[in-house]
Amino acid sequence: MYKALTIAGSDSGGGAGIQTDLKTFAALGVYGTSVITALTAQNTKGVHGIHPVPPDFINCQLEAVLSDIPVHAAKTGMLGDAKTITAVADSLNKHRVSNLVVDPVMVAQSGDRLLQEDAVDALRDKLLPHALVVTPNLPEAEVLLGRQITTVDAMVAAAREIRLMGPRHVLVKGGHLEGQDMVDIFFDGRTIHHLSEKKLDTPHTHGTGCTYAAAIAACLAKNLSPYDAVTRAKQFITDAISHGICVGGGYGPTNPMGALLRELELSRASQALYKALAALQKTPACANILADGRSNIFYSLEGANSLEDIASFPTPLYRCHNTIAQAGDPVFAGGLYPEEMLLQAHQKDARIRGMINLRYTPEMALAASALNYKTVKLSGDFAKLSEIPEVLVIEPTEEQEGQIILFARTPQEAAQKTAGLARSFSGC
Ligand SMILES: Nc1ncnc2c1ncn2[C@@H]1O[C@H](COP(=O)(O)OP(=O)(O)OP(=O)(O)O)[C@@H](O)[C@H]1O
Ligand SMILES: Cc1ncc(COP(=O)(O)O)c(N)n1
Repeated sequence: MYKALTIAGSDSGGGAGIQTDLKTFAALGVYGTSVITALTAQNTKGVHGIHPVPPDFINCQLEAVLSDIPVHAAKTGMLGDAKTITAVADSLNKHRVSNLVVDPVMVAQSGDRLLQEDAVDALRDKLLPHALVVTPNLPEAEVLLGRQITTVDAMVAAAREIRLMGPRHVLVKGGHLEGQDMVDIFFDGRTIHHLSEKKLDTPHTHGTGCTYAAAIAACLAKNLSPYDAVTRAKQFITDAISHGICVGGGYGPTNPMGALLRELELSRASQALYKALAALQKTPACANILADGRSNIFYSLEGANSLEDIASFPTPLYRCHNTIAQAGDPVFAGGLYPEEMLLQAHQKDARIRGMINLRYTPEMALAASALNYKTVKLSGDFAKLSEIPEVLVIEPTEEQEGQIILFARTPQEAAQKTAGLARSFSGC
């Protein structure tokens, strides 16, 4: 297994530093080891206190890890002071850790200092020359160069100059620049690359710099080239910000696990929906009770709180050679009526996670009652129903077509009920 090391501070709020680094390594499939340089008493609003770890004990941690677990890459984050920087640089040198990402953390997003002012020289002179990639944000690049950087052109010039300080590659991050495009500049000594993504409208960006640098280190550990590592990491940080977590009263953290968990949820949803489809296909009569161009199978994630948590096939089911077919793999928030009803049903009764909507005929409504399915005829607002029935009958009006909706604990159970209804309705 690929292994990486983070040398950084602990963020008690869980959003930056060691905590996000280890989550990022795990999300990218890399085994994470850690050397803690400082404990911070921190939350989403700011840093309440810093308890530095003595350099001797930082060395002790470095020796313990590196003498036993050879790592494929390492990253540094908050180092705090010049003595720590020297201890870390000496140890990385001794153990010949070559895939090193240096995130020159100086000030937290909240404005609290994380590196003593007189430690900047040590950072520049002792650590930057060992870096394969250094990742300053704009204020850090300004401190390193002693001048303001306010444009993309100035970021390009900064990347060239910072490279003269010794790192083999420089990534100047532009998250602090005004504008709708989030542009970073990557310089490999020959070519300037622009990495650009659209700005996401979210306040939950605590720990972005740490997550980004940890993702670069994880990708280097997996043998990607520095350019491929930063481009993959840029995609990773954008995803992690898009899944940012709303915790605390300040800036919530990025979510390194967000995209991965979403993929897992979609794959579980797909399995559940395909199982339900297979159950419908076993009973050919089910094709007779579909609502033309409107029937679908729906699946709700546990604890769903928006349509983004409701999956379905991307287009309605259709009859094909006497069976039922679908045209594409499941998606979340497919925009298909009546997905909102499953969301409301699940919010009212957490056991309900599957739904199928069918054609309305008065005979079908009668057949459902005859089968002893708990059936309710909708009159008024669905949201006002005190209990979710097994079968909801929506009679046609001048404005809308009628529909019969089956609710169940799983899509497969809804499909089995559909099959029961189809058999009884067709007299089989
Ligand atoms: N709102 C956003 N939408 C999309 N990408 C963003 C957003 N904010 C920051 N980023 C991206 O996140 C990465 C890190 O950003 P930034 O330049 O803010 O680093 P940083 O200051 O070290 O981070 P932080 O101090 O918040 O941990 C960059 O690639 C930046 O473009
Ligand atoms: C332990 C630690 N390390 C790094 C940061 C920087 O992250 P941010 O700039 O998002 O506050 C932090 N706040 N705390």
